[in-house]
Amino acid sequence: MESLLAAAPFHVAAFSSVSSPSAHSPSVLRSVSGGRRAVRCAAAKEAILYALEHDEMFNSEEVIQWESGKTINSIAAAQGIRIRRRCRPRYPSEGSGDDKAVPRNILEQIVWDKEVEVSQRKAKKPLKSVVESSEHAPPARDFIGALTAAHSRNGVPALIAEVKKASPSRGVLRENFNPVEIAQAYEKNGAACLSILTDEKHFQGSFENLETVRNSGVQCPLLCKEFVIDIWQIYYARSKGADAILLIAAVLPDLDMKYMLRICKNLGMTALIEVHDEKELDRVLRIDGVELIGINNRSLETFVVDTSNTRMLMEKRGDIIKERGILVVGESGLFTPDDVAYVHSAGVSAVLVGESLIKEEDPGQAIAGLFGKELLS
Ligand SMILES: O=P(O)(O)OC[C@@H](O)[C@@H](O)c1c[nH]c2ccccc12
Repeated sequence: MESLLAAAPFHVAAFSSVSSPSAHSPSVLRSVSGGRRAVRCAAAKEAILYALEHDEMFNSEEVIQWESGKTINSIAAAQGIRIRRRCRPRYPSEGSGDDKAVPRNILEQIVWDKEVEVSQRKAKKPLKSVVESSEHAPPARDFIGALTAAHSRNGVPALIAEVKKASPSRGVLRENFNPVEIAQAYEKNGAACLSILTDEKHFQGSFENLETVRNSGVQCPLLCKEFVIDIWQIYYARSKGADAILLIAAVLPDLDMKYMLRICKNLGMTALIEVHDEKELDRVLRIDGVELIGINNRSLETFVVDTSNTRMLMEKRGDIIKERGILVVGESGLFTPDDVAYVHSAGVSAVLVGESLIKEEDPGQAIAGLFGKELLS
């Protein structure tokens, strides 16, 4: 075992590239990178052997799972996470998985589809090669800096304008969809940052859209709007030019969140951590190094949209958020200047808007309509 671990330069390099391990790092990560500590259980050994053979790197919850013998779903459920992983068999001892399971809601369906998609993408482009590609990408731009500057320049929340063709709740939002034209129109009309949907199956987005917008000369920092379940996706987003990435608290257990946050920092990227309810917000507020939180007014489980969600959560936790210097983004369901003023008065510094802009004939001009005034770039 020791010699196998010692013969794994990629894993050692990949782990050490996530800066030095902190007290939070799972012990197997330390075992792998240090090659000294004994791996505690047979399943962990088997998983490591498998990973070495298949040139893979671990996600932190997986490591805990192997060490403790608990499933990722029971770890997540103990943290109040309702979304289950399908947990397809990855390693020989994991059995056959439950192929008859039915997703409980749309977010769970998306996550299950994402597990399949990511494993197929990884098979084509292993983590090692995506990490290398990310090292060749131009440096990440300052997402939070762009939001703060736009907020103080305009006196209204900074705009993250979303390049979104379709959604599971609304269907196709725009037939005539040219991501570069839309991105340029948003930028010209004062958007501080852009959000590019990359999920293909449910949002008709793509990583190609992200890449072409990045290469089109658009200067605004770009958020990769993805359902992240695996660190592979973060490196891939960076390799395609993303400056920030969405991490959804309803999907990611605490340890994954912490580990992914560190990977983002290491890559110079901003993590927008999305919450929908008080329990998720409290979990996220217990994590060190969180700088940007999005409060989604739409439940990704039921699609119900309620802008008072932002106000309610800010009333409850606004003080600690302010104290910590965390910036808040009000997300979803914003259609009028009154909606924007409502979430602004609740304490948000930025808003994330898709539908109300993208459905308009001229999405650029729609920005002045949404804010009740032209925004300065
Ligand atoms: O189109 P709207 O209602 O303006 O919403 C934009 C954005 O907030 C929404 O697309 C969104 C928020 N969080 C997400 C997570 C995944 C996919 C999409 C989303």
